[in-house]
Amino acid sequence: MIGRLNHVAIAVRDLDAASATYRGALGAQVSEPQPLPEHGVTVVFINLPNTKIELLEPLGADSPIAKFLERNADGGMHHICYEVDDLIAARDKLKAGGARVLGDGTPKIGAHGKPVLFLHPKDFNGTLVELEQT
Ligand SMILES: CC[C@@H](C(=O)O)C(=O)SCCNC(=O)CCNC(=O)[C@H](O)C(C)(C)COP(=O)(O)OP(=O)(O)OC[C@H]1O[C@@H](n2cnc3c(N)ncnc32)[C@H](O)[C@@H]1OP(=O)(O)O
Ligand SMILES: [Co+2]
Repeated sequence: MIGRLNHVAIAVRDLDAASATYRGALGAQVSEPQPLPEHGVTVVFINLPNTKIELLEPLGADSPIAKFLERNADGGMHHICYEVDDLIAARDKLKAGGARVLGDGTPKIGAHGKPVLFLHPKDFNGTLVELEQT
């Protein structure tokens, strides 16, 4: 069911500092920051030859990454995003198998303008999974 790895997301406290590290030490091309209030984060993307890195900074009082950063003061790997051809079919199959789809199960539009859903980390080996419609 899952297809390509779309991105690996890293939660950070300071997006400018993290962007500078990727740009400077790692020689990466880093996009401009993109605030996404509906997701409670500001993101930058780093395009690699085979996938993307998504750096996430909390935005607003109810950011879903706030608690994660309280627990991980230096930041850390927050989620992994796989592409699926049919997000609704994938959601329904996962729910039928007992996996927890986060929120009310209605896809939101993600950073790439495509529908996304999240799956509970406790159901996937301690890793928060994002699914993005191709
Ligand atoms: C930019 C837009 C979009 C894109 O297009 O790419 C994005 O990526 S948006 C990214 C941010 N959005 C989200 O993360 C939405 C989904 N997340 C959530 O609904 C919540 O963050 C969560 C996963 C349900 C966690 O909720 P929270 O309240 O922060 O934590 P809990 O205390 O309830 O945690 C329960 C349990 O799970 C462990 N946990 C939490 N987050 C993670 C994580 N990222 N990776 C692995 N494990 C995680 C947490 O440690 C708790 O474990 P125990 O302590 O053992 O109970
Ligand atoms: Co993401």
